[in-house]
Amino acid sequence: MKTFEELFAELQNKAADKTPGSGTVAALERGVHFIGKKVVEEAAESWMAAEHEGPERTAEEISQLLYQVQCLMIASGLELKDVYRHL
Ligand SMILES: N=c1c2ncn([C@@H]3O[C@H](COP(=O)(O)OP(=O)(O)OP(=O)(O)O)[C@@H](O)[C@H]3O)c2ncn1[C@@H]1O[C@H](COP(=O)(O)O)[C@@H](O)[C@H]1O
Repeated sequence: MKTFEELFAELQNKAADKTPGSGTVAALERGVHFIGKKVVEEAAESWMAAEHEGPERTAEEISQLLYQVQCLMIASGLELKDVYRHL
C-alpha cells in the first residue's frame, strides 16, 4: 500500500530517470493529449463503478484515476504543492 504522495514521488523519479519498461515513462512520452484521455476514461469508469459495481470496484477505479491524474500533473510540469495550494 502507498500514499498519494509516495506514488507521486515514485512517478517523478521514473520520469526523471526515464526508467526502462515503465508504463509511466511510456505514457509521458505520448503526452498530455494521450494522458488526458486516460483521465477521462478512468473518471467515467469510477462513476460507473460507483453507480453499479460496489465499493471495492469503485476504489480500484478511483486508484487508477488518481494514477492518471498524477501522470497528467507530471506531464504538465506540476508539483503537488501547485495543486494543493488550490485545495
Ligand atoms: N497505480 C498505477 C496504475 N493505475 C493504472 N495504471 C495503468 O493505467 C492504464 C489504464 O488502466 P486500465 O485498467 O484502463 O488498462 P487497460 O484498459 O487494461 O489497458 P490500456 O489499453 O488502457 O492500457 C493501464 O495501462 C494500467 O497499467 C497504472 N500504472 C501504474 N501504477 C503504479 O505506478 C507506479 C509506476 O508504474 P510503472 O511506471 O509502470 O513502473 C507503480 O507503483 C504502479 O503500481
